[in-house]
Amino acid sequence: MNDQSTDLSYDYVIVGAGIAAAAAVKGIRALDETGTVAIFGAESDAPVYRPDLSKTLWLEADKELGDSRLLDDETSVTERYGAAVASVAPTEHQLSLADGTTVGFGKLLLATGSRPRVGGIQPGDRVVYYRTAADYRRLRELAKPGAHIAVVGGGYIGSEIAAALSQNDIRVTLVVPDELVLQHMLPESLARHATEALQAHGVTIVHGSLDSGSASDADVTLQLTDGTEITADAAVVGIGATPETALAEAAGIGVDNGIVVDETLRTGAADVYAAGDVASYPDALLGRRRVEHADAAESMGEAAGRSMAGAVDAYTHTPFFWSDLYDDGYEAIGETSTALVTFEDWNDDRTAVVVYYLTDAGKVRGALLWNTWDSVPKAQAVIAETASTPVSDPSELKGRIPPG
Ligand SMILES: NC(=O)c1ccc[n+]([C@@H]2O[C@H](COP(=O)([O-])OP(=O)(O)OC[C@H]3O[C@@H](n4cnc5c(N)ncnc54)[C@H](O)[C@@H]3O)[C@@H](O)[C@H]2O)c1
Repeated sequence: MNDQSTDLSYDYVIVGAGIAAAAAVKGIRALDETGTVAIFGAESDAPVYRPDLSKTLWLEADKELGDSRLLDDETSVTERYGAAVASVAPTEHQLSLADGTTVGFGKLLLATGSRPRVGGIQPGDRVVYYRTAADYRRLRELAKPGAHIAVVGGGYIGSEIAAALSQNDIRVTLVVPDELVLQHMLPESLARHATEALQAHGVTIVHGSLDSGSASDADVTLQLTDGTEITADAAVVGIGATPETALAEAAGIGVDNGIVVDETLRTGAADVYAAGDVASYPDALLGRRRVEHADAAESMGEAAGRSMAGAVDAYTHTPFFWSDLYDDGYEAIGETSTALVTFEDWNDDRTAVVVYYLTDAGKVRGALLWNTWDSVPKAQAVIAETASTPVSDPSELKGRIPPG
């Protein structure tokens, strides 16, 4: 604990107010019921379950933003939102807020997440780089029935928001740089299916890359690199994210595509931990990585909280995420990139498929379960098994995870 004179002091301080932060509270409280805990978040909202912002909040009429809050009042935590941390001094065990307040800590968690990559057009009243609860509220105001909204990016945000808006009486134009949506994540047959599902729900797909754009009080105009111009009432942009590492870098904490942590989620600085989108951690099967999905934030946040409260367990959770697109849903385990070899194992009536992602050496690094439920542990097992006993031909994987 710091012995300097600070304005405030807590046993545990969490910087950032996302899913990892809320989960860390759970991890701390599992082992330490009485230690003082404070969260400082730059956003003005308490942690919310972000997947709801692009999915259920648009699809379930009776669901409200408040239902997505993650911390309940029982956790005895000091919560300060709209309170950005300006600097961290690890050796002194203290940090400073943007308003000059100094805060001492015993253990510190950097759960600063990632921020949307900005490109081509500046965020503004009608241009939403979609990530936070505030972005959800903003888009709700813009998404009046009959409005025309341009969505830029064919990744997770682009596909999910285009689907959500198209189910809320919004005319959607989706700008996708590739031939298909989710082209780098799904094998061609599924990426084509996802693209056609969006089109079948009225989404107009325009192939191109955002180059520049401008917004007025009334509308937004986007210019694509091939000269195409799109005018809409508003734009939502999802062109990737960047880890929020500036605080750690300025504090001299090791950063290499994320804040570098060991298997117990400790950084190189004593008593400082990192978790969630911002953390680069060693995965025993897949190698060092950074994962930008809610499940990783949740599981890593909780593990970091436990570590901070004295546990010495290694973090061994295989990465996982899920998404929905109209009547279809998928779960992904491990590494799911079409840069790997893919092998599709369809069920007989072609309603469900398991896609394996493997190396040339026959090791499965990931599996995608498309309309295939309750099989996540089996997929984790195949990844672990083939790490030591590779398959000599991908077809040997047929039936390893029974679809349907
Ligand atoms: N289901 C989920 O787990 C889920 C859902 C939503 C968001 N997220 C996370 O949120 C973060 C942000 O999502 P995202 O969709 O922005 O990132 P992403 O990386 O999933 O997709 C970015 C997309 O933008 C495209 N793109 C890049 N530059 C472009 C340009 N100039 N013009 C048009 N398209 C361009 C890319 O080709 C890619 O298709 C990611 O970390 C993602 O993993 C996850």
